[in-house]
Amino acid sequence: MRALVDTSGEGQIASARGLVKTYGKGEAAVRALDGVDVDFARGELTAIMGPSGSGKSTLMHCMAGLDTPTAGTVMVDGEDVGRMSQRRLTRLRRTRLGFVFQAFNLIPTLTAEENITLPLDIARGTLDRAWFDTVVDAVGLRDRLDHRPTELSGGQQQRVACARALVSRPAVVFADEPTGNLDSRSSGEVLGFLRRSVDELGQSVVMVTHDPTAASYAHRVLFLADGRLVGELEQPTTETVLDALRDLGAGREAADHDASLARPSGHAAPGTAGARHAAGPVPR
Ligand SMILES: Nc1ncnc2c1ncn2[C@@H]1O[C@H](COP(=O)(O)OP(=O)(O)OP(=O)(O)O)[C@@H](O)[C@H]1O
Repeated sequence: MRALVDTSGEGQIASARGLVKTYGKGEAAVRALDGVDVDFARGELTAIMGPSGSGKSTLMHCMAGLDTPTAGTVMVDGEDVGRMSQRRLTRLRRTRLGFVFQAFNLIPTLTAEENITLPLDIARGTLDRAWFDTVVDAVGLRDRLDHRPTELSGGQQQRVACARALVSRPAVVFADEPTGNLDSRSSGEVLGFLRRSVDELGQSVVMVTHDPTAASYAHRVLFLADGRLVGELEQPTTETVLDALRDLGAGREAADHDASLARPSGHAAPGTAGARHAAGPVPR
């Protein structure tokens, strides 16, 4: 099994070492990330999967400077995110990162074109017209540029959001459940574009998803459980992702079963460490 961490220090666009994120204090504290070491490869689409509450969004938010880690380091495009002032962090997010969220977050009064160029307008950046045209053609929105969001389908709106994320030619695009609000056809269009943005336009994308079919568009899938990385899959298919998730579930159930045998009856199993058993069996 390939190591989850690229110790050569080359080839990654973003990485974390010893990443810990604890929410709350005392008895109410939740350790959302429990010591994550991870590299996201340059020029790849990486999917992050795992059960609800496993820390996927927290990992993405810490990587993107949207949340502050409790401990550990985060590097993005050669910069130490943890050492940045808020001002530099805001600039990094505006100029070097792209974001796609489940809710399309388009401005209703602006046209598709104005929505796409908005981040550059805010950052007072210069629009690279040739790159804009490349991105617009890649998302297939050429004949929709004058339309406002209400005149576009959900899939078209999310493709506008993808183009907006890419218009500044960011170092990395972070996509959090980008197809969570879409039907399967629109999902396929958005995912196809995200993959093409990597294969044909040389971008790097990190995507959180619950959907094994969405994950199958990735070059690599990372699996989180209980705030830890527990496995990965290269060149995933829907079937191998489902198998890996089943292994994670099986590991969890087996551990819960073992734990419940060891406990006096009537005590609920915590349902935690079991998923770590999946680190070995996750097929690659
Ligand atoms: N702002 C917060 N305050 C307190 N706890 C939080 C906060 N954000 C996340 N958590 C907790 O941290 C853990 C990880 O949450 P996170 O949202 O990262 O999981 P996830 O894998 O993205 O879940 P889902 O698939 O349901 O979106 C959960 O137990 C969650 O309840």
